[in-house]
Amino acid sequence: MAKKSKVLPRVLVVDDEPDLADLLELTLLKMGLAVETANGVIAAKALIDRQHFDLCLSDMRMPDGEGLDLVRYIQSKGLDLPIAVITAYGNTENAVAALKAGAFDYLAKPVALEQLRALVKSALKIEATPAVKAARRDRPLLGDSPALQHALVLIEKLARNQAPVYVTGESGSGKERAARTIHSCSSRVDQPFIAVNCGAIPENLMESEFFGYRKGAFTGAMEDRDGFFQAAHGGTLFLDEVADLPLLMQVKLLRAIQERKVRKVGGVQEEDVDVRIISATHQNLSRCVEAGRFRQDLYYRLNVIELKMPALREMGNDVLLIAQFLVEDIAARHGMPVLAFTAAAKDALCRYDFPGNVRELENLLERAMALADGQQIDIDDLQLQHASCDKAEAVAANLGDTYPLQDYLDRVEKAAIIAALDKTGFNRTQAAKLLGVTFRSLRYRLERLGITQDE
Ligand SMILES: Nc1ncnc2c1ncn2[C@@H]1O[C@H](COP(=O)(O)OP(=O)(O)OP(=O)(O)O)[C@@H](O)[C@H]1O
Repeated sequence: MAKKSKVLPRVLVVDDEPDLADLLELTLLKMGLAVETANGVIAAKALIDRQHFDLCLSDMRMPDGEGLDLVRYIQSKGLDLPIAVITAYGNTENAVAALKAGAFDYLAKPVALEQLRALVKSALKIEATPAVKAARRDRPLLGDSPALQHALVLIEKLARNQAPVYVTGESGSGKERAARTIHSCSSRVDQPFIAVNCGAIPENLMESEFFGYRKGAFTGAMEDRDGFFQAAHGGTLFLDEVADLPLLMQVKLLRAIQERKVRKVGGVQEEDVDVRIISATHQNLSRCVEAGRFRQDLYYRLNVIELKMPALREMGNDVLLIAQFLVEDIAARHGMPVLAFTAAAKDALCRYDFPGNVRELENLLERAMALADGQQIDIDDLQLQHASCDKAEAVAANLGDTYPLQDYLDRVEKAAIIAALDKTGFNRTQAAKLLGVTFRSLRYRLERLGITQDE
């Protein structure tokens, strides 16, 4: 097998769905990569036998076999070829099986292009330049709507004090961006901003991740290590998805915040830490307190001042302003021309309800820029129809935690009803038909869930 190519990195895309294969190919080509496609496992194996590739992206289920076969084939041949698989939405079992078999990573459908790029960059070790990274990190919060301006006024005030801030808002509505803005406008700007996704840390590692550990504290602790608190000393610690912290960790966190001291795992001495805490969650934290899943004393500590980030659908024409900014940003990043929107595309953007907020808008525009073949982005390029067909998936992806079950089910029900009302122009008779429930039942549900025409 040939050595790694010194020319363009070569990617093999294996997919029997022409639309997805085209989208992947276009995206990769625009990243400056060489792309070959195969429409199934047999064709892919034949190509791998003949040519050198630097990365393989394979769909999981194809008529002539499974992506998993390909993962095993590559492993059995001992090839230096990272492979990532694309799984159906929610099919984590498949993803885990692929990872266990030696896959490098996986993507869930619908494929988010930003995630795809990140995966490809990391597989091929293509790094964004520090300047590009900094520019992305320091992006401003855009919007002229009263809802966003209200949030910006509060952010400015919060930047002048040290109070703990609790940021609420739907997924993708800019909670982390708001926390970064508070930090970068504050006196702590020259100190670190450390963002922690509390839901992503395994429970048994939490204490050492937050507070650090001493050499020898446990097997594998080869040297002293700082935790998030020490890393954020002098700066800001952003606790994202704080509702996901287990109760035991909540006690320890409360103590660290109150005492402004932490002790490393396996250590004796306490260390002073000076951090500003900003926390966020898209869950209803006071409900978590009621349900006994979140400590009330910690809730009061964190929720000194609440900053609510508006959903994109509450921001009126800001969607167009942000879309324009994003199109320019995407064009600059990929060396593409800036495309304008047709009137129909603008209209559709203003009418769409964006359950995934600005993050969804970003993904949608990445896709639209890859698909548009003229000088303009048209309504078809936005694939909003497709987006709303996949609404259940998109909504499910943004519904947050599955417990408490009743809250989760209410959110699912609400999202399905709003989608049906949207489709039928708030005609409740037609919406009830679409949902397969009686008119009376729909009316009852509208009342129970507090759905009004404004929504
Ligand atoms: N008003 C805005 N103007 C420009 N970009 C925005 C705005 N709001 C959000 N974004 C962008 O949308 C993306 C998602 O934002 P962010 O990660 O801050 O959301 P989040 O609410 O923290 O999401 P999650 O709940 O999933 O953690 C980021 O790239 C952010 O820069």
